[in-house]
Amino acid sequence: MSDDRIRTNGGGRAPGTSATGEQPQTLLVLGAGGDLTTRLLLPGLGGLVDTSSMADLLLIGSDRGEESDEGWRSTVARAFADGGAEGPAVDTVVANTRYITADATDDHGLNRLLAHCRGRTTIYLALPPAVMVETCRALARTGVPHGTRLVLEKPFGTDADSASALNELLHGLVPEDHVHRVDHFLGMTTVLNILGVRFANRVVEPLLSSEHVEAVDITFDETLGLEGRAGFYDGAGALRDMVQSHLLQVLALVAMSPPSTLEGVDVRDAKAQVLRATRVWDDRPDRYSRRARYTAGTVDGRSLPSYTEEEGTDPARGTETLAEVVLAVDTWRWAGVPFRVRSGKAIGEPRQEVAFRFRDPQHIPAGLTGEVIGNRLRIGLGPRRIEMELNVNGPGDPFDLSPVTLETGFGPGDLLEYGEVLRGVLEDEKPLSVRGDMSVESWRIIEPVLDAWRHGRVPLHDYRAGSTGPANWESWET
Ligand SMILES: O=C1O[C@H](COP(=O)(O)O)[C@@H](O)[C@H](O)[C@H]1O
Repeated sequence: MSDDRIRTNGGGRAPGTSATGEQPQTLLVLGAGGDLTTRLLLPGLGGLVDTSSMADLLLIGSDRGEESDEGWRSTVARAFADGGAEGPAVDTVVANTRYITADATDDHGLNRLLAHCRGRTTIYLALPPAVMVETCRALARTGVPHGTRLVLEKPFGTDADSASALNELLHGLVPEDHVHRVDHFLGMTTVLNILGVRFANRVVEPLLSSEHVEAVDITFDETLGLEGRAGFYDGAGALRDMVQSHLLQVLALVAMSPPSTLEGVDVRDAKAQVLRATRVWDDRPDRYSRRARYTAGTVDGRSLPSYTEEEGTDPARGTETLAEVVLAVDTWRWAGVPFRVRSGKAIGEPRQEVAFRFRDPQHIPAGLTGEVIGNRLRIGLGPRRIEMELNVNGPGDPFDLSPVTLETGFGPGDLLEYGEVLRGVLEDEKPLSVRGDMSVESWRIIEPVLDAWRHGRVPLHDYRAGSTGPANWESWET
């Protein structure tokens, strides 16, 4: 098995061996003082160090702000504990970690940082977009140790052109194979489960095509509102924040042709083919996209102010907190099937799933009575569950149909999402990150929508926080 094959749960390494054979390695986190590092990255890393006995990992945190080694060590220890990690490997990594105050956009600061790295070096850029580009430029000037892996958080560029320019900059630094564009959805067991459900079930995969499927709904709604993230979110909105990145990656997994292996090259080629074939339905973003923004309301018993009253938002920007777009995937398998992609914040009773809506049966024998529902296969993206909605002869009259749902849940993965992502990075599992061409394609897909919205061709509606969206939105007619 080569290095970059997706490993499913339970594929942990034998205790005592390191992630990359016996080679020591350094993980240098730039942006160590940020929320992403403390809230997501470190708890995920702790679990990975624990399950993989990765005691030889040298973790270096760096940011512009002053911090002592001691202070950083307790931050790391706390975050590892939050992620449920404990044991000798965890203790060793905590004891050896250090913090270096440096400005990574500055050559001197970078050289100082790189001088502390040993073995195979992975530089994780947990930085805001503008700083990230400046840091890549600085890295291009200073150069990086041979074999360095670069890890970049989203957003990767702000449009297709800037994503291409960033790719070019990175390719001047390290080969594409050594670049990991992080999409934490690709570390979610629920998302990876799409592979198992699709490709290990004879009763599923042959049915997933335009012959049997009428529509595919990819939905990731959240009860969460802005929650203090105006600085990032107000300049992004739901379409860029969720659809351009995560949900198009999910769409690619859902629609790709079966790859012959789970090697990075096979999975990524199959996904890239889908993205290249994807466009807004009927090429009409004004007709097949919608946007809305929440007003004050109650979600899960919490009162949320209206989005525009959240601190740091600029109402004039017209940032949407709910985005929907209907996409076409022009391949033999999916031509004519609408993919309705949606993500919203502050939504009551949110759905997080991929739902395949099947066509009606060609013929129902006369004599079977009752309502026939369209079959649906739902694969949960948040809650870990799979549901199949079927028609059966119900109780009572044996010829009367009733709908039933076959449902099963499954437990969490061994690692938190960021643990899985970091494992992908440290073990070079390519399918768990986004290839450069895919990120450009994803921007290309949504640019017509952004353009239509920018020019006011699609109205910005309101919905009450805690509702399911604007009251006047009806089902898509495609
Ligand atoms: O990347 C993001 O994802 C989260 C949703 O993912 P989750 O794993 O935290 O459930 C979303 O809330 C956030 O706005 C977005 O930037």
